[in-house]
Amino acid sequence: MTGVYSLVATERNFRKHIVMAILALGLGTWLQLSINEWLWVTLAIFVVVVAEVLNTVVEAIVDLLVGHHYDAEAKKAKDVAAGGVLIAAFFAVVIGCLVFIPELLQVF
Ligand SMILES: Nc1ncnc2c1ncn2[C@@H]1O[C@H](COP(=O)(O)OP(=O)(O)OP(=O)(O)O)[C@@H](O)[C@H]1O
Repeated sequence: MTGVYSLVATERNFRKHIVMAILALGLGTWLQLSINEWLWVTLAIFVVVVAEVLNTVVEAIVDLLVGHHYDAEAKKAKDVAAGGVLIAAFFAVVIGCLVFIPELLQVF
């Protein structure tokens, strides 16, 4: 639980993703998504959360190892971890569009 608190307290991007997840859950509830649609939406949320967790772990370990010294391998590790979050976020956007756009078109 301390780790989750640390993520929320220190990672601004993680907080942004949590807000997006809460909005998606609220919209999904309002649109009364099917169980299949909920599976995809919750998968997308968890993929982003896991990517954020891994990114934070990599940042912490790299900082522990090299501190504030410039290091090409440290840069690579942090950039790849951040790239993982970007890929996960892209996956979530694709799922969000595929699930929510058809549902919203039926409402409006
Ligand atoms: N020790 C280092 N050596 C070389 N480049 C580094 C080092 N530390 C960070 N960087 C580069 O600076 C960028 C930003 O690093 P930083 O540790 O501030 O993470 P961040 O991406 O700002 O994470 P967050 O905003 O989630 O805290 C990294 O993506 C990396 O390219």
